[in-house]
Amino acid sequence: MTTPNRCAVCEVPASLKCMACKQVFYCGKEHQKIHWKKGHKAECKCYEVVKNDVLGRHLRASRDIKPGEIILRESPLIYGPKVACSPLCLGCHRTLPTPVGNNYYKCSKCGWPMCGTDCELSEHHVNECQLMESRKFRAKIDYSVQTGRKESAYCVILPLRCLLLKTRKPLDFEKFSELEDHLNERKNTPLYNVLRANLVTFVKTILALNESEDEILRVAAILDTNAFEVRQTGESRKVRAIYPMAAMFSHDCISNARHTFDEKMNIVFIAKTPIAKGEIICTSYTQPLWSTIMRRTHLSQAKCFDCTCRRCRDETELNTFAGSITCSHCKVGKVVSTNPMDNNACWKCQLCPHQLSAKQIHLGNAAIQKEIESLDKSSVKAFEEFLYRYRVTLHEKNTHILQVKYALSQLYGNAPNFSIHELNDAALKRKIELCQELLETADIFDGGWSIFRGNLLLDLQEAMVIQAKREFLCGLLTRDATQEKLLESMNLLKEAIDIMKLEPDMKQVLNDRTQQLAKELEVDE
Ligand SMILES: C[S@@+](CC[C@H](N)C(=O)[O-])C[C@H]1O[C@@H](n2cnc3c(N)ncnc32)[C@H](O)[C@@H]1O
Repeated sequence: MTTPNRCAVCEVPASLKCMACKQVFYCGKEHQKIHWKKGHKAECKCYEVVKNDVLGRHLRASRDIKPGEIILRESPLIYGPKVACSPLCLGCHRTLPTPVGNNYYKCSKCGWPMCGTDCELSEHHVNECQLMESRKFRAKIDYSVQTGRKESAYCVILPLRCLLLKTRKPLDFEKFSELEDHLNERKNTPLYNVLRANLVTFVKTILALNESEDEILRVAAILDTNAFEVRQTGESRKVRAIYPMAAMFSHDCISNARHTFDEKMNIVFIAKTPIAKGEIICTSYTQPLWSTIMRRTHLSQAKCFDCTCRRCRDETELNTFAGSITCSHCKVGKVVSTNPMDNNACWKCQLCPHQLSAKQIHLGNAAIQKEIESLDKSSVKAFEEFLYRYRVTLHEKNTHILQVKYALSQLYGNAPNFSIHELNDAALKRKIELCQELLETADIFDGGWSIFRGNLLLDLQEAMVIQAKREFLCGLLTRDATQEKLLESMNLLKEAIDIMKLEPDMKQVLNDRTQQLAKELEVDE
């Protein structure tokens, strides 16, 4: 670490600042150059934390940032189980495989299920374990009852770990406490009434800690506002974690940055699009295919704010009309909200005088969403039939239609009897069309280096190679035209690799794809 206001090279008092990150000082240009070459180039931050009345603290680009550039890599301050989860080991946090015998191995001191004796001694677990043991508390849940069930008893663990930081690592606790909580907005919500009954009782009555009810609930509120869900599929780990600097990213429904996690559970933020110096660096806390009502409701309930971004303010959702339905009267116009900032505003057809109340729109949306959730998740037929049923009422870029089309783009190529090589020509063509159409939507809602685009590009690329080969074999494509299609597919793959290369679980897939395509191109030469 460099001492502030002292030259990073010779440590004399200094006033010349690195203009990009504004974090390090130099006695003069010479030492700045030396420091840059010695490693500051890699460390130099491309953001600064600033504050305004709408967003609170947020990040702003302190220099131009290129797509794909790493903005931030940060290790977790603390992590632990999600509020409700399948049984996991409190030492290594891996989901526990279904036990061979009657029940899981249990910690000899506190009774929580674990991998075995080694994990009992994990640094994540020892302190909470000692405390629970000293209060004679033993977890009494019978995990053998039902496998695959989510267990809400875990909701007390991460808040307890945060409270224990206070004495174990006071500086970390200070960093944690500086995060936004929205406690007042959360109080008296159903979730906080449950937390008052469970978490507060556990901490104050069972563990006899001195914290006040508000202090305990504030910890839960900080977690709900700031924690990231970390998925390490290869490691079978799904936890929630706090990254204090990553928590400073503000939300925008059209974001310019996204995050992933590396093997060490560091969070890594990447620029999705070019970000000019001075621009806000933002991420999305919601789903891109959701409509404005769905996104704003989620943000208001989960993060306690009303989004006013460009997409939310526009009743046409950037000309996609994602939240609109086709007018049932004139059958042509789109019915849009008269005020997208107000969920209670009425909806009007853009072409005829037809109107609907907010309640009618909300009930209609809820019924359709319920219908989607009830579809057989592995059935191409069920999803195609849904599209057919709603072909008149819902237009092609309506949120429900987009969600179903995305599901179909995944099912073609992966569902039982629909693996990519089993697809007949029509199904293959359908998969390609779906991917192309969704890529157009991704460019509007989740463009650049997004995971959404990366996955679609990979799917499209694979289907195009198979289609080109089939068309060549049955004489529909000349050798040159086939070669051209394969090269086009190679370009899609290159873009997908750029986007997905930092995703830990993707390395093998990307390697296999590249080798496979290179082979196809060789054969065809
Ligand atoms: C993870 S924190 C981000 C850091 C926070 N602004 C702070 O000062 O600590 C999430 C909170 O930031 C605020 N926020 C983020 N994006 C916002 C947006 N687009 N509009 C309004 N508030 C936003 C909300 O209060 C939200 O609950």
